[in-house]
Amino acid sequence: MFQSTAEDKARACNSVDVTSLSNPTTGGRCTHLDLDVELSFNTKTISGTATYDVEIPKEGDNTDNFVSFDCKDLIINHATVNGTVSKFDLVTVPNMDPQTFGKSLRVYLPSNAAPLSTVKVLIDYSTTPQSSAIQWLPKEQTLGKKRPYLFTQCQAIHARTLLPCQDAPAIKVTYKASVTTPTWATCLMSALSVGSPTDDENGKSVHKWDQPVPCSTYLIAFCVGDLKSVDISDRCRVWAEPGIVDAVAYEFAETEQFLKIAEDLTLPYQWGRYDVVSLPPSFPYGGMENPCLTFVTPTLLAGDRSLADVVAHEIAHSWTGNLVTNATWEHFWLNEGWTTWLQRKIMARQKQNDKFFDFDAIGGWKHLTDDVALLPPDFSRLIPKIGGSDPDDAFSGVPYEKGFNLLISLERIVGTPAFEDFAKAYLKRFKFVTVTSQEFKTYFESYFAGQEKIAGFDWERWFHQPGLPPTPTFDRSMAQASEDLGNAWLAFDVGKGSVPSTDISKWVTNQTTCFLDFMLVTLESQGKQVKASTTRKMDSLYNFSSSKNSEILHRFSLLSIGAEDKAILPVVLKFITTQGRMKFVRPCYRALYASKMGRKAAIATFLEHKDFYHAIAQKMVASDMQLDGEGGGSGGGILGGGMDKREILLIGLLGVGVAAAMFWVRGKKR
Ligand SMILES: CC/C=C\C/C=C\C[C@@H](O)/C=C/C=C/C=C\[C@@H](O)CCCC(=O)O
Ligand SMILES: [Zn+2]
Repeated sequence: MFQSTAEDKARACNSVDVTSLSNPTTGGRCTHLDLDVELSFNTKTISGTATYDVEIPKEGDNTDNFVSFDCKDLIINHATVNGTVSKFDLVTVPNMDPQTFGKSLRVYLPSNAAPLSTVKVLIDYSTTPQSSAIQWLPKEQTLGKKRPYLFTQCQAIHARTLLPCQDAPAIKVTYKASVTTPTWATCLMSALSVGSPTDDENGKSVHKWDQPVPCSTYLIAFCVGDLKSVDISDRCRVWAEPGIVDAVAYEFAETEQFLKIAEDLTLPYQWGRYDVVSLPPSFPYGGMENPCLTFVTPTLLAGDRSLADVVAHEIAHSWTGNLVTNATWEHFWLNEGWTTWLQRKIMARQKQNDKFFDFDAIGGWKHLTDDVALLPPDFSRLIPKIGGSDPDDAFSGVPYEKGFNLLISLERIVGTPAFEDFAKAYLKRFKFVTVTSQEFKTYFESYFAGQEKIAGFDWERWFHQPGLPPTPTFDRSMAQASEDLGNAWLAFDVGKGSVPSTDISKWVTNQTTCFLDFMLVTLESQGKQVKASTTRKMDSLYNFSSSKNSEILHRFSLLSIGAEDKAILPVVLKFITTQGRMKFVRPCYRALYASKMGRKAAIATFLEHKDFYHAIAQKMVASDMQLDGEGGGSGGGILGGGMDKREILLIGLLGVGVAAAMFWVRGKKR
């Protein structure tokens, strides 16, 4: 039912993946996984067996006498092939830094493994507490404070720390899983639940899962904790810790409507269920499109459904990303650019307002300009040269927004109805397999063959040129009031006007974020900041510093840090220590670090709270503040900013002071 053709499989595996040590074309290619594991909160390990169906390449191609799996921070106990114990090696591969990519686990094949046959390779293994895919949260870091919790995040190349696997998006596997947990725990996976968990007399339960649609390994996910659910439609359910599950159900009540709109724009939904789990605050992303079970950050819980577009985004991935998948991480824009396009289509239909598409795209363009200014040129290409880097280091708004802009440029050339039909045809053609940028271009050109208007499209520039693409034009009517207010405040700041009187109390979130974005972009382009007296005045009128909306609080924090407004310091320090979403914590730490008032507090706060953050966020923030040597996260590097160990120690001590100040502020607010 979910099968791809032999040519498609071969085509997918032929894309050279510089981030994987697996050997699908010369040794064997995984097609199915049976996972049988037990997880222990005591030892912070997941252990058991991963058994793969492995297809041996055809005669002549099968030049390796082993199957290679990506493997990092795992302990390998033994391996069997077709039930017989097999020799295995863990090999460091030249030019593949084991700190980033791990090692190649080579399981040797018997000499009688026939070309094109399927063998069963079993690997008995255990994760280690270093496995970066898994965040083990102590009970204190949960809302209920009674039970520990764990969640995984495998994109881009962390699945190899959760299980030995061929960790390349082009290699898709179906999977079945049997997971043993303590009986108190609810276990969720990126798959369909099979039956009810069975309990034994030793305080353990076994949970069974089935994922019949072939998935890349970055989409394998677990979430285990004290969880409760609320059904919001026949195929949608939200999960969260009991204390917030009703709020989560309210926030994402539109999920079924988003799904129906998405199906109308694409193909029927292929994954059976669409559930959403709201994770603890250290989850480093807005959302993750794990099949059947989207993971989201609790920073979406604004109380008014205004940030639910992230759920529309993750729903869109059910087609663009999960069904049609980037062949390698260099073609990540095919996942994210298409998903951003589809998300904006869904939201415009949901709001019954086409102008909303352009309004949201204006915000996206701002995101793109911000990121392009920060990135090394190679990473601002639509098809970046990832080389020997961790894909996490290349992650930015570029694949999302440059990708989106490429697609709307094409849409404007061929017209919206034709482009929307093309989108459906593209999804139908590439579902269950993977696609490269070149294959996308070829498919587009053959779909619109003979139409002269597509002839001059500069694919080369879009794909490979660093920096910003041509500036797009969007309908700005929805943004007008926000930009007018931004201009009025900028004029007030330089003494050219009185305090603006616009009433924004009825504005929707996007109007407010557009207003703040407009101020931030304008100031950035002029190399200026507003005065602290201006941000104070704004706060006295709008109460932004106590906003429950993370997108508003984030932008106002950046504006106020730029203004060296000391009153924002405790607010920002609370914001970045109570949630770990990188979209918010990284810019806030960077802005504090660049400010006069906040540099030392930023370093001290990070050093004090670094264990709160997810491993990926720890690494990124440490590198943003050049702390990725001995004082910071897991990456290598130097102690930046010319600081010596005594200075770091002093800042560490300052951390105690910062903590005391925050404690005092929190106490006052209660
Ligand atoms: C060009 C970069 C190449 C590959 C990168 C692939 C994956 C990057 C890795 O860091 C994982 C990203 C996961 C993203 C998940 C969700 C995002 O949509 C969240 C966006 C930011 C947010 O809303 O918090
Ligand atoms: Zn996405």
